[in-house]
Amino acid sequence: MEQQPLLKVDNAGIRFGGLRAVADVEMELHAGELVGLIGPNGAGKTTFFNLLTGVYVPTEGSIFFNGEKLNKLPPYKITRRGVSRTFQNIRLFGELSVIDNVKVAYHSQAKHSIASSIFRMPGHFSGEKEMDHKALDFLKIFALESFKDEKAKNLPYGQQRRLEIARALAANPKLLLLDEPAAGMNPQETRDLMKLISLIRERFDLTVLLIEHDMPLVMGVCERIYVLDHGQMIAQGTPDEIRNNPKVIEAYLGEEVS
Ligand SMILES: Nc1ncnc2c1ncn2[C@@H]1O[C@H](COP(=O)(O)OP(=O)(O)OP(=O)(O)O)[C@@H](O)[C@H]1O
Repeated sequence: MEQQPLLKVDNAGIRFGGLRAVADVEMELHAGELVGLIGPNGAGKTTFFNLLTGVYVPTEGSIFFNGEKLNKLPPYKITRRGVSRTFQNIRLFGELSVIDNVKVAYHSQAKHSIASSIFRMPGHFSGEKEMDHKALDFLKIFALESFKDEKAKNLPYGQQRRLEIARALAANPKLLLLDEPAAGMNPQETRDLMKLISLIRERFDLTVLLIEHDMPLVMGVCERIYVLDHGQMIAQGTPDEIRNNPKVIEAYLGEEVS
């Protein structure tokens, strides 16, 4: 019997007034997959992530995660179920230190209670120490440990992007949604990041869905690819299938699909 998909999107969509920004979308992701989501500008990719994470409630269809319907859950509950994301425009707490940016992600899961935090009881300190250790571990994976006390806003751009992923990982997701994680990075930083994404997928047993504009990059790293165009999923398949799909080539007319 085939395993239940981790994520199942069933005919989902959303209207903004007269605009059907995303319509009739079907998607199935299985545990452990690394999947790309591509499409021309304005195709609806970020809106689709917003549907998956509860920022928007679908006006059509259903989204199931681990068999549970997510449609009307607020974002924080969806995060607790195991869906974490990064944003196209970096959203760090700029004034907080690098390590605190990671710690906020798993504060809700920490063992110590709010009361023990407020009154600084012994439980608080061991909890806090444990959090520091865990946060440092995440920073090490992303080669950010030496910046742990810097304000996040002072990090160079590429490192801020990595910190966003570290923070998303610290929330202990099963599904990690990355919205253009390599945007603004140079080619070397981008290659390193892609290696890192493959590595964390293995190490944390993750399923990853990745929005990316750089076509060779998506083709190189993802096992399967979905293509959105004008809010509709026009194709899905292996990189080779996508590369040779006439609908995809047409959608990208004028852009290079290599
Ligand atoms: N809150 C909203 N209200 C009205 N229209 C919206 C809203 N959010 C998104 N849209 C529209 O939905 C469409 C899809 O936008 P979206 O940002 O999801 O595209 P995208 O594929 O992520 O584009 P890009 O690659 O440029 O980031 C656009 O036409 C956008 O203007």
